[in-house]
Amino acid sequence: MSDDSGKDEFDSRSMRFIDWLKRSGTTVSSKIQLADLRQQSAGRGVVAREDIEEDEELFSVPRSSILTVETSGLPVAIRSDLQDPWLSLILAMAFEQQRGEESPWKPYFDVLPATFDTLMYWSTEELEYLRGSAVVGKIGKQSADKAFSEQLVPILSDDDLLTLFHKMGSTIMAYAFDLEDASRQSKTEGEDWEEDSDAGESLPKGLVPFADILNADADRNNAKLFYEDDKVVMKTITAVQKGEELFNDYGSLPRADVLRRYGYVTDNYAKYDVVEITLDMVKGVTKEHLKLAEAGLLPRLEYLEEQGILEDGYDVSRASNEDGPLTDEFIVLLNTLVLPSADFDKLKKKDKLPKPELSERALQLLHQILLHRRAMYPIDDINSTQDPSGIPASANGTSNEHRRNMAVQVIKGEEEVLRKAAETVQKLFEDGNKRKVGTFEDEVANMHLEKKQKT
Ligand SMILES: C[S@@+](CC[C@H](N)C(=O)[O-])C[C@H]1O[C@@H](n2cnc3c(N)ncnc32)[C@H](O)[C@@H]1O
Repeated sequence: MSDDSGKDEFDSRSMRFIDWLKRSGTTVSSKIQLADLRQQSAGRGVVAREDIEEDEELFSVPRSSILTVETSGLPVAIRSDLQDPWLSLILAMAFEQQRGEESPWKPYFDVLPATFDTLMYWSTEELEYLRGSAVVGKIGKQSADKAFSEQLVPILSDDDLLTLFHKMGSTIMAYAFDLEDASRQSKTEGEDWEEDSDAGESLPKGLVPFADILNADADRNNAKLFYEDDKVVMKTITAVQKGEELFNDYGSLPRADVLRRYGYVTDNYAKYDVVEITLDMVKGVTKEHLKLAEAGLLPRLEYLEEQGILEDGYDVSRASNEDGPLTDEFIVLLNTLVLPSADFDKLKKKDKLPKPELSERALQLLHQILLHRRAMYPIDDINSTQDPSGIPASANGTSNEHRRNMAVQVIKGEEEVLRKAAETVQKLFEDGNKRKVGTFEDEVANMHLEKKQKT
């Protein structure tokens, strides 16, 4: 996301925005100020001018200044046709943006980004840099295009609006808040509330001016938004020293999702990196490994479905994760798939599941799954500390170097997650004095070589 305006224009937009905020009833502590952080590639941010204590109010925004479907000027007849909170807010924003000077939010729109580095805006060539990562399947450009064309364009009857809808949709992704009411927030407090949670999906969304100027840092979160009846209040959750930046919490997101939603990547989200293994891949590798036909797997899959173990995909996370690299559900799935038939029948009769500790057979299957998953990344020299994408920079001059570097960080992170998981498997074999499995790196290299020879 970027704002390439000159320093004077950038500062004058910031000043007009602050004036507008204050005129509209926002109160701002004298201990903070808006800062130009473009040198750190972080756009605008908020910085402490003085030391601030924990639990101090930084600013409060009246609910009337929050841009929502209801506060916007979007005619009631139009908005009542749309149930989806995303689509409704996109339409409300597009409507206000089109009003130009007439919109009460004009000074706010002027500090919102004009361009994006979120994955929605990457060319097909740039997305190649992320080949192997499950994030490519989560961008949702086609489904967004379909929803915009079918549901929004007919309302405003103008095809050119598609670009504007994408811009608004991407702004929501990186800037909007799920708007809780005061009683709801106190109820969910301490329940590990995440913006992306299922409950959050159904909450109304809104743009909260100023609260969305705060950047995020996985290790230095020091501020949080609190919802009151008639206003929202940003407060410190730790003491902050003069000169330090104020950071909101964007959630425990893997770097692939930080890139998808926010268009940037930093190392301190590396701890949340994951690699998704689809159920389809588990089925495919199991059939190959156990020399089974689909019908042979079916009874077990049906049983696991009944037991609530079956998911579309399973995340492998960093081995350093408190819970280890694999979820209990994934371990139970693997243990069940490799059980000898008689043992599976016995277990099923007792309505039980295997323990979430990998059996030797499950370890062997897992090793194969990790190899297959690793082979999905286009990495020739997996020991290289350089660029793992295998794709030359600016292959045809249309790719963006900055985007490529971000993709490289994501792919290297995911490759590391897989390697660490494979090392854990190896260690479990050794601890149990079991037969050693091959070295992961060598096997992946062989797999790539075989693939190359075939093509
Ligand atoms: C909610 S906005 C924060 C305000 C934003 N900096 C601006 O100038 O409008 C989220 C966007 O800020 C940027 N951002 C947030 N945290 C960042 C960080 N730690 N480093 C770099 N950019 C960051 C990303 O572009 C992200 O999409």
